[in-house]
Amino acid sequence: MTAASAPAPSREAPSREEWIAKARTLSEALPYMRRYSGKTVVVKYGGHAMGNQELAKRFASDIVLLKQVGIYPIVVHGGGPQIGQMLDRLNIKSTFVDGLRVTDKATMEIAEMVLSGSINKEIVALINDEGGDAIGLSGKDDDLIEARKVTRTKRDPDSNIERIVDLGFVGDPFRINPGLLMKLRQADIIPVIAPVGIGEDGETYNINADTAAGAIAAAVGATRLLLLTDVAGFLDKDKNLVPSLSVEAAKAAIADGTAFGGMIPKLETCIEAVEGGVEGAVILDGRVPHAILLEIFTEGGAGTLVGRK
Ligand SMILES: Nc1ncnc2c1ncn2[C@@H]1O[C@H](COP(=O)(O)OP(=O)(O)O)[C@@H](O)[C@H]1O
Ligand SMILES: CC(=O)N[C@@H](CCC(=O)OP(=O)(O)O)C(=O)O
Repeated sequence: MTAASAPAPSREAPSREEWIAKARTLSEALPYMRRYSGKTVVVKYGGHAMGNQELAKRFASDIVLLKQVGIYPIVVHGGGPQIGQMLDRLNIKSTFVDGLRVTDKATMEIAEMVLSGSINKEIVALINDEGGDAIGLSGKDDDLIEARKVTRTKRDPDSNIERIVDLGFVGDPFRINPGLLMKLRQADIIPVIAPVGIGEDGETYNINADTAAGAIAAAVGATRLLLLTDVAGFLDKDKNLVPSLSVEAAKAAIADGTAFGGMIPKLETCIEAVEGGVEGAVILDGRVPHAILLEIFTEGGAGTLVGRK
């Protein structure tokens, strides 16, 4: 671990108004610190949210801050755009069905290399640089994420016949074995997990990172699931941010097409997490500096909260 040194105190005094605003923010955070102390928060860090170095550093320092105030963070990361860039370089075409990448053998190899390799280690290094103790894992380590092949059906608009779409090595988590995560928690280590699963047949499966994060959040009894992305949250038909959404409204948004593409697995994940016992699942704007702190430690939050009601 590289311990982050505390910034040298600035001798330039802020104005009285700035002091008051800072003090108010800190005192407002206190009840939230108490409320979340000892609780687990699963944070999904999306590939789109990773683009900017400054934001990535802030993300890592927010994760370390959560840990320092007694919250247990678990990071699950994506890397869709980064997998896409590597596939482009290798001239391998990629298609998506309902936000899921159709994954043949070659695509699986690249996806695993990018997710469990470069991206995973980059995030671990960022957190360690900010003074945390992070360790990188793939869902295959200690059989953390056991997965089964996903199939989807699609109605052909011409014939109106429903057809099975084979997505290849796309998996859905069917069992999470959280034993290792519990040991890491006791050792004060922050897990950073790549969304790759292991099948009963020993095959490797590519899992949508939102789906993996939701399954882990439910399995460890997380209080909050935060999905960091590159939009303000869930937007309605008029492109207005929806601050909170019931499970029923989230289901309706998928059914009527208000949610499409990558938003479908996000909402499905929020629904499953909440139905699986997670108190609240939030789709958060990762482009906002310190979005995680705003969500956890302030009244309003910073995205769309999917809750039971
Ligand atoms: N109703 C909606 N509100 C907001 N975004 C939506 C909606 N429906 C579809 N989307 C799309 O979902 C995308 C977020 O999913 P995705 O690209 O998979 O993000 P990430 O890589 O962060 O997981 C948005 O960029 C947007 O294009
Ligand atoms: C099956 C499937 O679609 N897997 C995703 C895994 C990465 C991911 O989900 O990354 P983001 O969160 O950045 O989109 C993929 O191959 O892109």
